[in-house]
Amino acid sequence: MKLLILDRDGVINEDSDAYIKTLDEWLPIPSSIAAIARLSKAGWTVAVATNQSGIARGYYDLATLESMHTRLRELVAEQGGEVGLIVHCPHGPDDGCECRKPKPGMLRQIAAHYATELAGIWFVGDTGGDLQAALAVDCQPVLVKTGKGERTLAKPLPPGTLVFDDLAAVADQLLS
Ligand SMILES: O=P(O)(O)OC[C@@H](O)[C@H]1O[C@@H](OP(=O)(O)O)[C@@H](O)[C@@H](O)[C@@H]1O
Ligand SMILES: [Mg+2]
Ligand SMILES: [Zn+2]
Repeated sequence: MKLLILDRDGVINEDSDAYIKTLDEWLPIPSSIAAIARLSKAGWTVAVATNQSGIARGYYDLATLESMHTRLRELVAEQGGEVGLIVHCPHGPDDGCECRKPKPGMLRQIAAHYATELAGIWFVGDTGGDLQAALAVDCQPVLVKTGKGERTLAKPLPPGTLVFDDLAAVADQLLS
């Protein structure tokens, strides 16, 4: 199956060092919304794997997080596309969970949901943790320069990482 897995903050929507704590702070990157719609209309399944330690930190609750994902689904649907499974890690860095990136638990959860293998599947993120999670399960690490991507690019990248300006450029490549 044509499966693409995305990080959320910094790839689909703007990120903030102060976390994305409210629906109003969730600012979609317009070209990313369009890219998801283009891909899904072309037969791609677009899933999302996102760390949301803000929940563990008490910055926002699950209902607020879900309101952001409802908005994401609405915006993509307005362009005729759809978003697949969205999985999040609600835990904090010290919780020792298996789902917080750079651990690959969320990627494995997505693969199990779609009964597919992960090898070679593109995982698009903006941080080193995203790239490490991809490598842990033989996904193709893909870095975009949006969000924290420029900061990530300033440090050595894992060998084989693909780099694109943004998710729109990733979609252009996959749809070419
Ligand atoms: O990029 P994704 O995985 O979708 O989500 C990242 C967010 O959960 C937040 O992750 C935090 O990292 P810590 O969780 O505090 O290490 C910080 O980087 C925040 O700036 C960022 O908004
Ligand atoms: Mg991110
Ligand atoms: Zn977790």
